Amino acid sequence: MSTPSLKFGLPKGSLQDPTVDLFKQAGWNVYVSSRSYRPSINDDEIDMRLLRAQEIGRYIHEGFLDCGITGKDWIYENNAEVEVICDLAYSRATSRPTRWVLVVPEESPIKSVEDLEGKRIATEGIGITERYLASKGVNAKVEFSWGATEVKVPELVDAIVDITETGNSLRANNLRIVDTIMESYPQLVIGKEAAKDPWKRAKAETIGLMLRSALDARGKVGLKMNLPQNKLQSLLECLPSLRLPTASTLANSDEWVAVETVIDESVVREILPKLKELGAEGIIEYPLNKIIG
Ligand SMILES: Nc1ncnc2c1ncn2[C@@H]1O[C@H](COP(=O)(O)OP(=O)(O)OP(=O)(O)O)[C@@H](O)[C@H]1O
Ligand SMILES: O=P(O)(O)OC[C@H]1O[C@H](OP(=O)(O)OP(=O)(O)O)[C@H](O)[C@@H]1O
Ligand SMILES: [Mg+2]
Repeated sequence: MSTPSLKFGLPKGSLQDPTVDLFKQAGWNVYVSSRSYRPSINDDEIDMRLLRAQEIGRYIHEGFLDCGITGKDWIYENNAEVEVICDLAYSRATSRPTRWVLVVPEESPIKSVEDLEGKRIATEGIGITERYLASKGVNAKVEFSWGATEVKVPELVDAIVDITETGNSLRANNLRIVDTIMESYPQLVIGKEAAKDPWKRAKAETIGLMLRSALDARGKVGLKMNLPQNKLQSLLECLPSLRLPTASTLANSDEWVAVETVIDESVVREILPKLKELGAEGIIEYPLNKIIG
C-alpha cells in the first residue's frame, strides 16, 4: 500500500523563509531549490507545493491542496472557505502581526476615512478595502495595485491600503496611518474535503501542534541549578519570574535541591547574578525547541 500523503501549500514570498525556519525548528527539514516549486521535506507523508500566499487559500478551497499556510488576510480577501487549524504567531521579520492600514502622505489634509469620500485609493487588497469602506459608509474609487504601492501617493491616488509590519516602509516614504483595517497572522488551514479524511485531519493537526509548540518556545530558555534547600523560599520571593519551578532533592544530600524552570530569555541576564548571590551552583541555561503546554 502506498504511503498516504497530505498535499501542503508552502507560501512563496514574504512568508517563505520564516515558514521554512519554523518547520526546521518543529523538526522538519524543508529544502526549496531555486527554480523548483516542489520543495522537498524529510517526511514522506507531506507532499509540498510552493505557491503564492495570495493563492493558497483558493487552491485549498478548490481541493487542489489539502492543507497549507497562508495569511488570514488573503483567506478573507479571497473568501476562501477553509477550516482554520490554528493561528501561527510569526511574520516576515518579527513575531508581531502584519496590519493592513489606510495610509496617506504625512502632509495630506486627510485625517479620517470619511475624508476619502469620492477620492481614489490604490491597494493589493481590493476586497479588504472595499468591505472596509462599505462598513464606514464611504464611497471611494478603489484601484488594484501590483505592489510598490507606497510610491503612488499623492501623485496617482489620495490614499493607499497596504501591509505594515515593522513600519520601516511607511517611515521611509513619509506616510501616516489614518486607520488600521485588519491584523493578520499566518494560519494553518485545511480544506473541507481533506478535513473529512481522518488521516489527513490528524496529520494536519500534528503539524499544527508542532509548529505552535515551536513558536511557543521562541524567546524562552530552560534554566537548571543546584540551590541550598534553605534558599528555595528566597529564590521564589525575590525572583517572581521564576514561576512554578520544579525542585527535586539531590541524591546523597538533604541540604541541596535541583531547581529547573523555563523563563523568558530577555530576563536571564538580570536573573543569573541574583541566583549566584543566593548561593546557586552549577547554573546552566539551555535553548528550547518546543514547549507543549
Ligand atoms: N512585512 C511583510 N510584508 C508583506 N507581507 C507580509 C509581511 N509580513 C507578513 N506578511 C504576510 O505575507 C503574506 C503575503 O504578503 P504579500 O501579499 O505582500 O505578498 P509577498 O509574499 O510579500 O509578495 P510580493 O512581493 O508580491 O508583495 C500576507 O499574508 C502578509 O500578511
Ligand atoms: O512595515 P514593513 O516591515 O516595512 O513591511 C511592509 C512592507 O512590506 C511589504 O512590501 P513587500 O516587500 O512585500 O513588497 P511590495 O510592496 O511589492 O508588496 C508591504 O507592501 C510594505 O511595503
Ligand atoms: Mg508584499
